[in-house]
Amino acid sequence: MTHTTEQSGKPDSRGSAPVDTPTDTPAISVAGAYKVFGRRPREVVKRLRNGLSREQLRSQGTAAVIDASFDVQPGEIFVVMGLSGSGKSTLIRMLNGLNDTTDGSIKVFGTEVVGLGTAELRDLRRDRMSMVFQHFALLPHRTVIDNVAYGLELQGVAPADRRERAQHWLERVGLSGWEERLPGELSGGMQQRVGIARAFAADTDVLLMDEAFSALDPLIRREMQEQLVELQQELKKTIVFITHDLNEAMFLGDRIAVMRDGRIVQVGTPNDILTDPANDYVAQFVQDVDRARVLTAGDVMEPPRAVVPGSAGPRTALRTMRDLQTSACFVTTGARTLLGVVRDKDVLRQVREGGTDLKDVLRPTPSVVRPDQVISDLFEMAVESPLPVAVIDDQDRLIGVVPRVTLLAALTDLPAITTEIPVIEPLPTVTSAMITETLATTHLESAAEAVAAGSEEAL
Ligand SMILES: Nc1ncnc2c1ncn2[C@@H]1O[C@H](COP(=O)(O)OP(=O)(O)OP(=O)(O)O)[C@@H](O)[C@H]1O
Repeated sequence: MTHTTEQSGKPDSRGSAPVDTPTDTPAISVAGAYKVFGRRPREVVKRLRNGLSREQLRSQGTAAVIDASFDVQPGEIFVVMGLSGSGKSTLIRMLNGLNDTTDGSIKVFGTEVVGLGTAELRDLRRDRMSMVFQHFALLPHRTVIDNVAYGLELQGVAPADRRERAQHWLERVGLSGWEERLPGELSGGMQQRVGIARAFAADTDVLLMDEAFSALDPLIRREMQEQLVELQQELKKTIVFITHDLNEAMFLGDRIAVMRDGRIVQVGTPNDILTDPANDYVAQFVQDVDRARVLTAGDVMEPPRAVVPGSAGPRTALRTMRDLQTSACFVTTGARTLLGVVRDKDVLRQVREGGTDLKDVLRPTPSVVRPDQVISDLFEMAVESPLPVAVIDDQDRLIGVVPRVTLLAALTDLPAITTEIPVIEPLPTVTSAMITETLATTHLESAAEAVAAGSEEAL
């Protein structure tokens, strides 16, 4: 498991374009970056490198960002998370030059940002990186639509065109009809939508969002998070999002960097951070996370055990259920495509009546999900169905099951997720003695079944 700056290779749970194509130039590449506020910042960096701590150097300056290294891939939502004062804002402002970098390198699509002059930085912010601020940073005397069009105006877009584009974005964020109002006439949530519309209208490759939703009340905040994910999927922007809210980080982030006292202590997917924290600090940090909204069926699924191929016949199905002590099993094609389930009672009856085609007693699979479904969506299904939830891939192949016990274990503390959990199958509704007797007293339906049945029954 990675605690590093590398991509983890986890499939993007929201189904957007894969972000881990290592051959691509990263959208942002940060290497050994430091930011020290104070009179002799370079001296402080030198001493930090020599092993002195941030605290020991406090009188000489504040080391806000210490030796940060990470890459952000194009199309990725990269979240920087940490407590107040951990250096998040300083770091994001270094990316677009609002804070200069004391030492190290910051590249945006391969171009070094450290050392750029004021005019070049202005161009970078205008053309490549928009920023959404916590407190909106709208121009109070300009109308809403002029605020949204502001970035385009700076880019030299013609008035009619920028108005049209601004209008489009106001519609997207649900603010049609508010174009001619002043920001002060809008609620906080609406002002933040204006800020987001402005950032998207500027159509830059990268969006920097510094606690962009923190001033919003919880319901609107949730709505904005969902809208951001939706927009990102559609537009494939690269987004660096700062938050101190764990659930927000877990919901939004393809990957998350956790900062503590100026240092990045772990970079990983939400699942990495949750299930394999790099140290006690991260573990404590994530203990309150709503796991059900982070972990997916693919994260917690077990190999399916009660499975028979449809061609195998009822006797094999019955024997499988008897041996696994379960009342039902999944039926698949030879290529593992899920066909449905069979129940012990039905198959027992079929065998007694001399039936040979398992498909005659096939029932639809009660609960089927894709691996990227978050487990909060699985609880209702798990309660309604005695069978484990079936997990199928995009070719409808059965790739795993999520039994109820696994779901519950996934919600509890960290070790439960990574240790072996017994798969509890739905309890049989007929006894194994009945099955054994039925198998012994009925005829084998085919030579293939006879071989499969083994010597005990074949003789
Ligand atoms: N302009 C500045 N001059 C001096 N010190 C600063 C400056 N800006 C930030 N700092 C210090 O740098 C450290 C990191 O601050 P920063 O604002 O980056 O943290 P943060 O994680 O974004 O916190 P918050 O969530 O409270 O904004 C803090 O100790 C802060 O006091």
